Amino acid sequence: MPTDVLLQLNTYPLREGLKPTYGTAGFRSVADLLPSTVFRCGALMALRAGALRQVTGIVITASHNPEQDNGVKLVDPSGNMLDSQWENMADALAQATTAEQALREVELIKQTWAVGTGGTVMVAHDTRSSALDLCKAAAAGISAVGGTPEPALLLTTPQLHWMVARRNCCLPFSEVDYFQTLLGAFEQLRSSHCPSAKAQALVVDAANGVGAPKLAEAAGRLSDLGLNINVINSGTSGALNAGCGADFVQKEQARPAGFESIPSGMRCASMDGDADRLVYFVMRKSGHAQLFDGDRIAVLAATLLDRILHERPGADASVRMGIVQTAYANGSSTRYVRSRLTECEVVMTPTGVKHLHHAAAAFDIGIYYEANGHGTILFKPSFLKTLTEGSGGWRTEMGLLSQVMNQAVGDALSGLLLVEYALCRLGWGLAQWTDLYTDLPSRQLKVAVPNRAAFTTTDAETRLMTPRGLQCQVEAEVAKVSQGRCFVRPSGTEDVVRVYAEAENQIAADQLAKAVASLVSEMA
Ligand SMILES: CC(=O)N[C@H]1[C@@H](OP(=O)(O)O)O[C@H](CO)[C@@H](O)[C@@H]1O
Ligand SMILES: [Mg+2]
Repeated sequence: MPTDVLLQLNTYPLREGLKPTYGTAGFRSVADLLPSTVFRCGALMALRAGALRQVTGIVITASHNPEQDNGVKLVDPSGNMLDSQWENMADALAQATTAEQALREVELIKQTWAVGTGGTVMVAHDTRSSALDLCKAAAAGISAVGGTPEPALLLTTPQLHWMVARRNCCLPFSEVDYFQTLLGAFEQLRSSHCPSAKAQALVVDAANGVGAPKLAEAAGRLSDLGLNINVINSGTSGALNAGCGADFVQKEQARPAGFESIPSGMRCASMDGDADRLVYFVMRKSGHAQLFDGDRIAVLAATLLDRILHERPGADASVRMGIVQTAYANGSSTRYVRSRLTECEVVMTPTGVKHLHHAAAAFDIGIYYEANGHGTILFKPSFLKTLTEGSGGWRTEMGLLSQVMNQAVGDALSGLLLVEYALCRLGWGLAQWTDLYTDLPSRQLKVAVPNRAAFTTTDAETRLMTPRGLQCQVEAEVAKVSQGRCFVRPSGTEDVVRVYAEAENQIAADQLAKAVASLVSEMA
C-alpha cells in the first residue's frame, strides 16, 4: 500500500542536509538525527527478510561511542552483518531526501528482489536513553512494508546476531539458550580438561553498558566453576563508555574510571558498550594498563588450537587454520604467527568485522580479531560435521569450543570464556601470555577533516590513493624511523581520518603519528 508507506515515511523525514552512510558497521550519528535512518533500516531489513523468507535483525546501538550517539547494526539471516550487496541499497534508501524518493527506493528493492511483503525482524537495543524511541521507529519501518517487528529486547549486539542465526537454523534461540550454550560448553571444557584449575578472580569493566547486566547473569554460574567475576562500571552511576570500556583501555592504555582501588597486578578485562569487544589488561604501579589486545587473544587462541590439533592421534590429517587481522594488528603479533605458528596462515583484510568474518569462514578453523578486541573463532560447518562422525577427546573439545565461540559475530562473553579456558588448558598465567612476543610501540590519532571521503585507500587500507601525493609524503616520514610503519584511513564510524603508527620505541611512534597527522591536516 504505497500511500500508507508514503504517509509513514513522511512521519520520519530526513533532516535537511544529512547524508547518512552505512560505514564500517551500520549507520551511526547523534541520536536525534537518526529516526529517519532507523525507520528506513527497519523497512530494508523487513524486505530482506521477505526476500529470503527468513528472519533478519536490527540492533539499536552506537557500540563504544558516547551516550548521546546512537546507531543501527543490521543482521542478516546467517547472523552475520548485512550482505555487502545490500549496503548500497541501504545507503540509497537512507539518503533519499524526500519521502517520495524513499518510496521509489523501496519499490526498486521490491522489484529487484521480487519481494511482495516484509518478513519478521528481531529487534534489540543497548542501554542508551534514546533506544526506545529508535526501536519504535524501527518497528514502524518494519510494519510499513508489511513486515512483523518482534518486541525490542535489551541485549548485547552478539546475543541478537546469535539468536537470528539460531532461529533460521530452527535451533533454540532464546536468551536462556544463549547462556546455556556458551556457559554449558565452557563448564564441560573446564571439567574435562582442567578439573583441578585454581580459582581465579577477574575484574571486568563493563563500560556502563548492556554487558553489565548480561555478565551479571553469567557470573553466578562462573563462580561455581571457580571464576569469580567482579563487574565494575555496571551502569548504576557512571556514563556509558566515558573514560572506560574496551575502546578507551585499548587506545589509551590507561586506568579506566572506576578502577582506582583495583590493585596493580590484578587480572582485568574490559568490554565495550554493546559487548562485542573485549580486551584484557593488568594495571601497573605507574598507572599504565598493560594491554592484552585482540591480537594477543587471537595468538592465544591459535596456540590453544595448535596444541589440541597436535595432541590428537593421527595428527597428520590436515586441518586448515588461519588468523585474520587488519592493518591495525601489531606487527609483532603478525611476525610471531608467521615465525612460530607455522601451520596457521595469516590473512589481512580491511577494517570491520564484515571483512574479517568472511575471510575467516574460508578456513576449517578461522580465528579473527581486530586489535580492539572485536572477533571470534569460526569453525567451518563441514569441519564440525567430520568431528561428530567419530568420538574422541579432541573432537569433543573442538565441538565445545565452537559452542563457546559465537559463530555469528564477535562476542565479548565468548572472548572472556576463551581466554579463561585457554590459560587454564595451557597451564599458563598472564606472564606466559605476555612473553609470547613484545608489542611494537604504537600510536593512534584521529584527525578531524572537512571531508573524510576525500581519503581513499588500497591494499587492505595500508596505502592512500587520494589525496594525491599524500602517500609519498607518509612514506618519507616512515623512512626516517627504525621499524616504522604508518597508514592513514578514513573512519567508517566517526567523522575523522585515523592515523596509525608503529616504531621501535614509543617516542618514535608518537612522533611518526604526529608528523603524519599534520600532513593529513595540511592536505585536508
Ligand atoms: C581503528 C578501530 O578501532 N576501528 C574500529 C571502528 O571502525 P572505524 O571504521 O575505524 O571507525 O569501529 C568498527 C565498528 O565497531 C570496528 O570494527 C573498527 O575496528
Ligand atoms: Mg561494539
